[in-house]
Amino acid sequence: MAVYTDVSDEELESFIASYDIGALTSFKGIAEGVENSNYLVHTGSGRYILTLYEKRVRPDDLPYFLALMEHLAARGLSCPLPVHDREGRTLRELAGRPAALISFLEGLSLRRPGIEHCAGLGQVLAQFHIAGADFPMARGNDLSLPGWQALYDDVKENADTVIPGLKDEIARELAHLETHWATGLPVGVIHADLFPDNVFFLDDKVSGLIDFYFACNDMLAYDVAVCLNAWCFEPDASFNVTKRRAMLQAYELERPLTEAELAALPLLARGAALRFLLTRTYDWLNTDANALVKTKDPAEYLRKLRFHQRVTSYRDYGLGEH
Ligand SMILES: Nc1ncnc2c1ncn2[C@@H]1O[C@H](COP(=O)(O)OP(=O)(O)OP(=O)(O)O)[C@@H](O)[C@H]1O
Ligand SMILES: N[C@@H](CCO)C(=O)O
Repeated sequence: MAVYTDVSDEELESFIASYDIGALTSFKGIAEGVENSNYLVHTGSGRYILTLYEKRVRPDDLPYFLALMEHLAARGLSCPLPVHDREGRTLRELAGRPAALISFLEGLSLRRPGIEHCAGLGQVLAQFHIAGADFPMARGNDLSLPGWQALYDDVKENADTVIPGLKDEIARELAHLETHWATGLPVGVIHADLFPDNVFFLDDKVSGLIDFYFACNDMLAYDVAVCLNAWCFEPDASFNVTKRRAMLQAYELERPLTEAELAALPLLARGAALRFLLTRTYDWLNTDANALVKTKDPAEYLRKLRFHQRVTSYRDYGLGEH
């Protein structure tokens, strides 16, 4: 359960009183998520999500994330809206942490998305990329190559205690990506963490996206690669070409990928796999045993990385024939 910071009844009551949303009636910690502390809050006017931003979020980045949600919602994308307090602020402080109250989104995330859900995801990912095109703020991707190197430096000493041989395997992959990483592809605002737990569905249709706290400006196709990894592998680690096809066909109905983007996908998917292998390894080694959080399995992303290492051309996973 991702609640790292406890909030007392009194603290929350006086926090909520500074908004025009009625009085606090109840609240409880939310079990899902690994990054931030989240509470479901009920007031006289309905349900809200209260987020207290934890370790991996830099406070300076919060105005970008909150303004992005407002920007996307204004362009018709279904995502939470930050609530303004009586002084017009969306970013506040609570229990010593930066905090924001955002609107509650209807829908449920899916544990085992099917083919039609991958299509829904592909469409909404492209809509996100299009809606972000005129977002005026910028934020670099601090979890791209230099960030991976820094994470590796943090974990290398103990990486082999997580998975034997992991230290050298990551070092070899980093060296490969340093030499071959893609450049010159179309860039824009990317979500960068659009896993199934961050996409809500109602009646098998996407009802909204959440968790914009890794959003940044980077290659749009890198976001596609993150989703290939997160949506198109089966629990037995096999790659599902039908899901891949459904996802990319739906994406391309909104925003066609260039030849260069398609050709770069296997490499971008390696990078995306390494990114989550590294953060999961870091969390495995650094999460306080008392924290109420379910740490995610690094080995899942090592298997995905190895899969992409074996791909010699994007045609190997059925790309270029949709
Ligand atoms: N706007 C919202 N409306 C409804 N539920 C929400 C909303 N935002 C968050 N939640 C609930 O809180 C959970 C955790 O939210 P979120 O994914 O943002 O947390 P996180 O700690 O940043 O997680 P992650 O591990 O995905 O980075 C979600 O799975 C969902 O159940
Ligand atoms: N989506 C991430 C967790 C949040 O960064 C993962 O599955 O590792």
